[in-house]
Amino acid sequence: MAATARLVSVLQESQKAPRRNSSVAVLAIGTANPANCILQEDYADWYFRVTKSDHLTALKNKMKRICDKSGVKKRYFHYTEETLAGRPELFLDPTLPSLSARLAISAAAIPELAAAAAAKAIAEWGRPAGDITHLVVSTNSSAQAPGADVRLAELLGLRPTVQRTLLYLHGCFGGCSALRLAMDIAGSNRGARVLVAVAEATTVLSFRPPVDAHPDALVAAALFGDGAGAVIIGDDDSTGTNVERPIFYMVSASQGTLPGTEDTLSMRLQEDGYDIGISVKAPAIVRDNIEGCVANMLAPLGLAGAGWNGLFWAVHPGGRAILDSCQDAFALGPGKLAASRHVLSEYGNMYGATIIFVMDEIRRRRQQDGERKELDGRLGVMLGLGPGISVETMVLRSASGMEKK
Ligand SMILES: CCCCCCCCCCCCCCCCCC(=O)SCCNC(=O)CCNC(=O)[C@H](O)C(C)(C)COP(=O)(O)OP(=O)(O)OC[C@H]1O[C@@H](n2cnc3c(N)ncnc32)[C@H](O)[C@@H]1OP(=O)(O)O
Repeated sequence: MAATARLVSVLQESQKAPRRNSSVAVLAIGTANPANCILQEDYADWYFRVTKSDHLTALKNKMKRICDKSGVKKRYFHYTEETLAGRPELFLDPTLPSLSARLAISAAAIPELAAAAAAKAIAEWGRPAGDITHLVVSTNSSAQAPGADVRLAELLGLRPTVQRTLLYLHGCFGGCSALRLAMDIAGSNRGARVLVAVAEATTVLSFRPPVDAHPDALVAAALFGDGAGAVIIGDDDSTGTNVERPIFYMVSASQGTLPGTEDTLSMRLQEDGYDIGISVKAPAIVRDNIEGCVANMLAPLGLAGAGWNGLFWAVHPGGRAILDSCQDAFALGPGKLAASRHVLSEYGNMYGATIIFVMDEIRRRRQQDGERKELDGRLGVMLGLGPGISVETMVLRSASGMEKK
């Protein structure tokens, strides 16, 4: 069957013969960032000046080369020079213990950042916060109980019986994991309204001076930023109101792992914050393996080989080279990853929160441009990558009429 015909049939299937979760939909999206914004063109100078490392000229030049190639224009950070002042353990001297101080800062920051994004999602949703039945929070920036979920529920005025789940340390695919979990909750609890909040201020746990011995930490310092994304998810069939407007239906989700890649991407919480590992081989490993992995994951839906270019793509922008690898591996046409590249450019990699920004950007582009081709995007693949190397996919179907909103 020709690729386009095959895709038409998959799309029709997903509309007329709903699978278990096919009426579960994203009903609202909100995002937020801290106020401190640094332009990427200024970052190497800023970073080396603030960490009193200007004498490391070779390393600074390398940082400039990485920033130039990063595809990032600007990023937002919880830290400012003012908040760092007088705290040498946070940015000057990695031999000083700093974990408790870092965790105390992020414990206060994460619920506030999550609440800023969630408040926007709730406002767009149009129903009272008290109608939220389940809360799924994901972060890489905290390690305590009671956690950010409890404080977030308080800040938003959620009902005291809201059912909370907190995901820690899922790396860059934490947003996809949270969305997968929320899809399952909404699909198995009629009338459930699940608020997903993914908040990341991971730079709080990772900021430290540059050292020759750890060039991949330069890559992390050049790519990552802070932000939060929130999504409300519910079963479209069970809505008793007409205020809810589905944006994307969540058709199916799956998770896989690229074998033999345990050491390719890593994060380990230690006395001075996160120890980060980003192998220089990561982009090539993704290029060589991702298509086969995703094809296997989507085969039960009949999507594999249906023509990757007929789908819309929401790929986690782990780094510019990771996006290039995905573009090559799926032989995607120019522009297919435009939303991911835009988010990388405007915000950097915000870990798990990033995928929600990408989803929001795709929605924004559709509202502006409409569907240029019938199939350029009724069905799409959300793709998250992170330590493991773990691969999360979710098949999305854009709600008809969403573009006219
Ligand atoms: C206000 C407070 C501010 C706080 C900021 C603090 C920020 C800290 C944030 C930490 C966050 C924690 C991250 C945790 C990571 C978790 C794991 C992930 O999922 S990660 C997600 C997955 N993300 C990824 O895997 C990143 C994917 N990589 C990329 O996107 C690109 O490779 C690139 C943009 C980094 C460079 O562009 P590309 O076209 O490749 O350009 P070139 O070939 O020309 O190379 C330029 C230079 O870069 C070098 N170099 C490159 N890679 C590495 C490396 N790994 N290792 C070492 N070096 C590396 C390369 O050798 C060359 O050096 P030189 O010869 O000039 O001396």
